[in-house]
Amino acid sequence: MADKPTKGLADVVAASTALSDIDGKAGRLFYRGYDIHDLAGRATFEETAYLLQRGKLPTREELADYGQELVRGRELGALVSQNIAEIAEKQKPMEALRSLVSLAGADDPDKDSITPEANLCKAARLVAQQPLLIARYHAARTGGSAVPEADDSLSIAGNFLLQVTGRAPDARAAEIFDECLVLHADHTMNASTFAARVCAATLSDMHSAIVAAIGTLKGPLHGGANEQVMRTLESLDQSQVAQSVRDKLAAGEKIMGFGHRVYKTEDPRATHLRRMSEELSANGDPKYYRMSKDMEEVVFETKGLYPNVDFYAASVYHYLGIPTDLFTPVFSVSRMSGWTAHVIEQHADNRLIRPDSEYIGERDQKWKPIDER
Ligand SMILES: CC(=O)SCCNC(=O)CCNC(=O)[C@H](O)C(C)(C)COP(=O)(O)OP(=O)(O)OC[C@H]1O[C@@H](n2cnc3c(N)ncnc32)[C@H](O)[C@@H]1OP(=O)(O)O
Ligand SMILES: O=C([O-])CC(=O)C(=O)O
Repeated sequence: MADKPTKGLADVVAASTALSDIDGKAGRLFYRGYDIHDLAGRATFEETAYLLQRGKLPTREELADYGQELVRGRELGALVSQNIAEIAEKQKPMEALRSLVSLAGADDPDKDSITPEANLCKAARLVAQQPLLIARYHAARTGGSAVPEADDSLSIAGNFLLQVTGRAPDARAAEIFDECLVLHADHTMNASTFAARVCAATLSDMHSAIVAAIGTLKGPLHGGANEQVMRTLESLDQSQVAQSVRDKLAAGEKIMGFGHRVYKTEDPRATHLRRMSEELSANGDPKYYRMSKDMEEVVFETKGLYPNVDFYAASVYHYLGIPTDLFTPVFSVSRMSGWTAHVIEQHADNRLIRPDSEYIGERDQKWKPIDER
């Protein structure tokens, strides 16, 4: 007889990883041993992706080579390019990304291989292509205007802002967005990463694992929360925030962007995102930062819950001019670096992930022919 399951696998250790580590009581997060507070505002997203996928911080030369690999790798294949317009017409952003990454798998030159070398190449291509997939999707659904050519003097973050908003970002906006990407890159055995590892552990390929991860990130209890935070902010009357949130909590509603399975104190990423939201709000539009602060205060006072990474990310992305329904896709741009690194790690020391279940159904049922039921 199997043991009782732990609902939601809370506190169950499901894998060993050298990628990231969390101290939930102290509110600390590390990527390969580096404190997120040291990386935020210092490491670029490209350096962070290299650190996760290739095991160490790159030298200048290694980073330049990796940058070239990303530039070459962002080219979209024929199958993706031919289907983007129809997908944009029929699917919402995260559904579209699920489809497009699946098609990118068919376009990938290493599609039939899961060797370590092929995985490293695919990991770089997936990181390079994700922002462009979103920009092309967005352009197609908003009338098909051409996506501006990438500017090779800009980072992935800068090019994303350029290609989605159609305007060259100012340097500080690109820096802030780059820091957002660093903050979201990896997070131990979160639901989407776990989904990717389960898929990879069957010795399936990297694109299949990433499709599983994208489908999992989409839900509002996970990455989908950042979009819901913005929808909540937009739905509230600024002068009534505290009362409205109290009413929602009293009615048993969850407030998106609060609470976390692992952190029992402030999420260290929220500290940085709050600061960025405040900085951007000083450009003449303080409303959503102030409302966020009011929400934070009342949720803590009423439920003792802290904001998670999705909460202040919402107002930051809004201030950066990113359309609200692209907030979760933005999360996927960053988390792609962590997902791909986890697939590499899983394949390097693999065993099929196949837990047990507790049977709670009927037993000893007697078969009845269909006409006697
Ligand atoms: C990138 C990320 O994935 S970060 C998380 C993004 N998700 C969200 O922001 C959605 C809102 N938050 C939540 O739903 C949860 O806090 C989760 C999913 C993040 C964590 O879930 P769990 O660890 O399973 O906690 P669970 O949902 O069981 O909550 C524990 C208790 O706190 C309450 N609670 C947790 N989060 C919230 C919230 N955001 N608003 C109100 N109450 C909450 C629950 O209602 C529950 O109360 P109860 O014991 O009285 O029933
Ligand atoms: O870790 C989790 O459960 C959710 C997550 O991905 C994150 O917070 O970044």
